[in-house]
Amino acid sequence: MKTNITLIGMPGAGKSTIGIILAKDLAYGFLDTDVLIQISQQKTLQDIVNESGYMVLRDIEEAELLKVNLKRHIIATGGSAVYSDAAMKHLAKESVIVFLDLDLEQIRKRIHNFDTRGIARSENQTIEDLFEERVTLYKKYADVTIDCRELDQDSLAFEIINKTKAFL
Ligand SMILES: Nc1ncnc2c1ncn2[C@@H]1O[C@H](COP(=O)(O)OP(=O)(O)O)[C@@H](O)[C@H]1O
Ligand SMILES: O=C(O)C1=C[C@@H](OP(=O)(O)O)[C@@H](O)[C@H](O)C1
Ligand SMILES: [Mg+2]
Repeated sequence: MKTNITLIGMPGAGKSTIGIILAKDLAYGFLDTDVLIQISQQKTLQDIVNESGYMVLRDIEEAELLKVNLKRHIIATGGSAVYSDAAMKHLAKESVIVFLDLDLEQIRKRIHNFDTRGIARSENQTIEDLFEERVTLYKKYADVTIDCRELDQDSLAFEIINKTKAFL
């Protein structure tokens, strides 16, 4: 049995927003690993990318994820968490991993700050490139995949609770 729910998916899929709703519904704690990184570095994600580059952000993210040791929490990861196999395996020990699957068109509508959101990508990587590169990784680590296209926030939280019940 697992004790946490970890949300993965593209930026804009709803990990942070739905995570807090789930935590309230289930009486779990909530961790947004982006916030954890910003607190530990005392910088925004974008500042880390600007000052040190996106690979350093990915390394910091991996190190923070490997330190996570929680029970009964919803964990909203950053979209780049899946680049670390070690981090994903660590989270999977105590978590049901849920992939919030959203199409590129809707992600584009939700994300207006693609260049300032601290996305861990090389300069010439477009959102399309990222989507293509990552979907395989999200599917690889997911225990449960949720098609988010038609779901408002509350319906999505309800769907996640239903589909993770068997794991918890
Ligand atoms: N199910 C949903 N339907 C419509 N908009 C949503 C939904 N979930 C999140 N959003 C909106 O999408 C944007 C990105 O959500 P966020 O939770 O920050 O995504 P992530 O943490 O996956 O990057 C926010 O403006 C949020 O309000
Ligand atoms: O997809 C990415 O490369 C990233 C997404 C961000 O989180 P969200 O997925 O919550 O936007 C954040 O973790 C980080 O700056 C890298
Ligand atoms: Mg987020």
